[in-house]
Amino acid sequence: MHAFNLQPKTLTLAERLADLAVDALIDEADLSPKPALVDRRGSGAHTDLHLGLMHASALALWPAFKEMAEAAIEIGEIGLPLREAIGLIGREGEQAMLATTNGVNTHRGAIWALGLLVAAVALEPESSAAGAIALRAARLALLDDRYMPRPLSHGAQVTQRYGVRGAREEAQLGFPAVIQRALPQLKRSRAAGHGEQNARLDALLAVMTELSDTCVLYRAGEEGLHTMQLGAQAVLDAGGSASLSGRRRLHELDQQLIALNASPGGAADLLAACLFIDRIESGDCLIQGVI
Ligand SMILES: CC(C)(COP(=O)(O)OP(=O)(O)OC[C@H]1O[C@@H](n2cnc3c(N)ncnc32)[C@H](O[C@H]2O[C@H](COP(=O)(O)OP(=O)(O)OP(=O)(O)O)[C@@H](O)[C@H]2O)[C@@H]1O)[C@@H](O)C(=O)NCCC(=O)NCCS
Ligand SMILES: Nc1ncnc2[nH]cnc12
Repeated sequence: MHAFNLQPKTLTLAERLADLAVDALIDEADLSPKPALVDRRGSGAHTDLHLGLMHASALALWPAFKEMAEAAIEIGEIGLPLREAIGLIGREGEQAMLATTNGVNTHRGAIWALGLLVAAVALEPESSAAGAIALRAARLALLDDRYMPRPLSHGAQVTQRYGVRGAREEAQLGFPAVIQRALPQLKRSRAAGHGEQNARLDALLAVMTELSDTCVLYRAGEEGLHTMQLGAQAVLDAGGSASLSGRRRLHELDQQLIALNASPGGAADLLAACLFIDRIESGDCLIQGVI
């Protein structure tokens, strides 16, 4: 008799989706060098975050993602019952995150974006084109959860002050930053042979060129947002993160954003969403079902 059970464990669809969501969060956190964000080099513009905390937070969210997928499978259709079920699980996920991080907001936006996307895939796993997944997630996000608390969050404050879209609207529009920016750039940079890490950095930069990231706006106002958008475009125009010139621009952008205390946390969440969708779209992850 062996001390360990060496039989491969067959995972349910919900477990597999939770694995993929957590993997996407860990890959996003590990990707380096990201401008002013937590990565393998350090904490960027943050004083209360570090890589270990991002990993712990990502792992603590696994049960919430699994439960959101299970709710989608059980309820089986887009409507208020599913919207309110995943809203409740999302709020519990936020509590699990805050308990793990001692009250630090590591992944609030990611729970929202990935939660909707996990549910959207679980509803129709065979419909795995990026646009179709994003559309189902948008239809869920458009439903009004009667139990959603309406605090004057950082995002709510700056979307009102500057008249921009925040995390809620990004989801309701079907994640344009992911579908129209990040995924096409990821594929272009891969096709150009830039290497996977550079392709992911370029995808992040593509999001940053246009996103109204409410974390940046809250911390650094319009100056911060313009610096982020123009600086990200400058890196891509210089040849992207795989080129020497692009790397120099990326370093400059990192320094500028840190000096402004501007952290593109919303863009980071959307990169994780992009990596999640990319793996679903590539196909074999869901069929495997075995670790
Ligand atoms: C609908 C909600 C997303 C709430 O949105 P709202 O805008 O009202 O609330 P915020 O608390 O501001 O959180 C939004 C988070 O979304 C990310 N984000 C920002 N801009 C965008 C954008 N344009 N598109 C998409 N996503 C965006 C961002 O999250 C990341 O940044 C956080 C770290 O930032 P940091 O500045 O360090 O932290 P703070 O604590 O805010 O400030 P400091 O004190 O440190 O300065 C980190 O969380 C990243 O993930 C925004 O923070 C949704 O959350 C909601 O309603 N939830 C309720 C439960 C529910 O229904 N869930 C549904 C389950 S699917
Ligand atoms: N890598 C990161 N650094 C800071 N905030 C984040 N929010 C999500 N990912 C992040």
